[in-house]
Amino acid sequence: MPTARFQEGDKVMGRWPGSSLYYEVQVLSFDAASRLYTVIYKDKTELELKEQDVMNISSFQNRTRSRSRSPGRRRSRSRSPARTTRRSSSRSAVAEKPPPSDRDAKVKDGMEGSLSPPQLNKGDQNSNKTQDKDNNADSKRAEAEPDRSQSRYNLRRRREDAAPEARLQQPQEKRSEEGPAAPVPVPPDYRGKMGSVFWLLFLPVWVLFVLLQAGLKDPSLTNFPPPLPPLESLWDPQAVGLVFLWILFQALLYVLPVGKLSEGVPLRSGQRLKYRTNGFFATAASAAAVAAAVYLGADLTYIHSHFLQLAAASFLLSVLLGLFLYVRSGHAAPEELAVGGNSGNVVCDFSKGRELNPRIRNLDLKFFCEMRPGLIGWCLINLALALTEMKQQGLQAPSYPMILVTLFQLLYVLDSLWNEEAVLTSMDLLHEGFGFMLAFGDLVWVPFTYSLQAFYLVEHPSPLNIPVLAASVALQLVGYYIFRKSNSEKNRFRRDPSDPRLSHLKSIPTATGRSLLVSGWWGMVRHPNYLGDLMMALAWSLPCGFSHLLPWHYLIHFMVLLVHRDSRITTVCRRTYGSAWDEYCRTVPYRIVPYLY
Ligand SMILES: NC(=O)C1=CN([C@@H]2O[C@H](COP(=O)(O)OP(=O)(O)OC[C@H]3O[C@@H](n4cnc5c(N)ncnc54)[C@H](OP(=O)(O)O)[C@@H]3O)[C@@H](O)[C@H]2O)C=CC1
Ligand SMILES: CC(C)CCC[C@@H](C)[C@H]1CC=C2C3=C(CC[C@@]21C)[C@@]1(C)CC[C@H](O)C(C)(C)[C@@H]1CC3
Repeated sequence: MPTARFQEGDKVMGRWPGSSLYYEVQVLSFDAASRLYTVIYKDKTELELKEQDVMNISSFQNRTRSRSRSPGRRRSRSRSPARTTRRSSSRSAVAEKPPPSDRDAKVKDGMEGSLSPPQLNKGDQNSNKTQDKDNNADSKRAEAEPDRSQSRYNLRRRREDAAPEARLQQPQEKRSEEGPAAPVPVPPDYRGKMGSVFWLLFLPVWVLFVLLQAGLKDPSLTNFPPPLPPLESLWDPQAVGLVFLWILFQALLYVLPVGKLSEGVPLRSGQRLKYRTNGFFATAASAAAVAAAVYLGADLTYIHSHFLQLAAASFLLSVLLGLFLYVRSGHAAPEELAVGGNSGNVVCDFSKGRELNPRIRNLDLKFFCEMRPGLIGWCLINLALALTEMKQQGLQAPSYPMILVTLFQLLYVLDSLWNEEAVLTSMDLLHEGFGFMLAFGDLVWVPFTYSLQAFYLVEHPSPLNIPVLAASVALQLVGYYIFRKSNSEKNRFRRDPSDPRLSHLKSIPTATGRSLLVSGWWGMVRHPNYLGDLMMALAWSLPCGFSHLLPWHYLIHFMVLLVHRDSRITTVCRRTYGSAWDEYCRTVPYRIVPYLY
């Protein structure tokens, strides 16, 4: 007679059906005939799980390590974006089960980490009340139908079915009492390590080449690569001092008790961090400071003539910041680490960053770097380049293409800072660690490569072409509308799903308690905000003409970046929401461009 591996009361890891997630559960009983464990999750959901979906906590962690190294796991990961589960009659993430082959692949993926148990955001609870009626009906329908899934799981959501409201009203504070879950370390595989090394070396070299190319009279591909200047010419203590002062000035504006204090979304611990969202004030204060400096004799064309040195100085500071972040992350509590940023490999952790929300007192480093010095710096650089264009081409005013490019980009930045709170629900803020790569992106990539259109126009006047200019204005306006509306819709929904302005929208509930929008902007494509952003990117390149690739750098990199971000979001959301995410993908099949991609 086979015996049970676990006894009543044992704490073990149990897979959440239909997803790749393992949660800590308690064994209630074992049925030797069917070899099913009845377990209870921390949210009081009781399920029957097959033996192989129940694991010892310590061996779960060991297997996590060994599996993540195995080539088999790599294969299954690379396939992951295409994996889908079969449509079930239920819309509920809990009641939907993947077919066996898919399920096996997910079990492999599930070794990646454990997340906190299915819990509910207070905010999402209200909207889920109505959805839950549907959901319960669907679940019951699913349970009534002895479908194929019954052979794998018996979803006895006994307490949920009996009292759905009780489940929904589980207090947020309970999370903290139970203690937040820490991400399980996931050592990177060979590809992960080599990828990190590659990007660490390639991106700074790429920025150097692109900026050198931009300085050429004829920056065409036939002149690539441009001649390399002596490396010591990149070192300029004055440039380092200026960049450092700029960052310090922005940090000072951030910590000033001026403007709104906004709450972020709840962390794994249930805690909500506060952010000083006074970006618009910071921009106005920066504009005043720059105007004062110009009044006192500062020559903004210095920015153009010392572009490389300023970029090198920003690079140096981003390396120092990356090192600082890496060292301080060694002292971070486990629940402060990002899932996936905790690999134990120095290069990967330095590059991706381990800590989710590193802070010096009230200064949130990730939020600050993403929103302030680089973004406001980008506008300052554009202004300086417009002045340089006038000086070099002997113009009374900047050229029309320059005016369009700088105004469009100014609108983009001002909008970001006006709606700064919306960034608190973006992927980087929610899921990514803060390490060298993002610091480099914020401090070097954004200000020095996003201003390439203006840089190009300084020495490459673009003939006025009315239809192209009109197309670019139309793209900017429509793109901006889509970008803003969709970002605000999601942000509003994440903050308060019961917001009356969203009452017309449909959403699907997930096992985490958060729902996914499936109508409105987010029912059109899975990333409507990317679509709007891409349209604006096109609008910024068009005025520069088609003679060279350089002013198209932003658009080209952006398409690659957004496709990559989509795959990362897919991975994170599938890990978090399991089959509800697959349901969303089936309901909204296109990612960025309707009927195309
Ligand atoms: N100019 C630039 O260089 C760049 C600009 N951007 C822009 O920044 C903005 C933010 O981008 P990014 O952070 O990548 O992506 P999103 O703002 O789209 O955030 C992704 C997160 O949104 C949530 N989400 C996804 N789908 C839904 C849904 N249907 N319903 C509710 N919530 C959903 C998920 O988080 P959860 O469910 O956990 O809340 C997901 O992880 C975009 O506008 C993008 O265009 C981004 C990168 C670079
Ligand atoms: C170095 C790598 C090649 C890429 C690094 C990526 C970063 C440059 C981007 C990651 C997410 C970003 C966002 C913005 C700028 C680019 C980075 C930092 C953003 C601040 C631009 C303005 C938008 O309105 C936004 C929504 C606030 C953006 C948030 C994400």
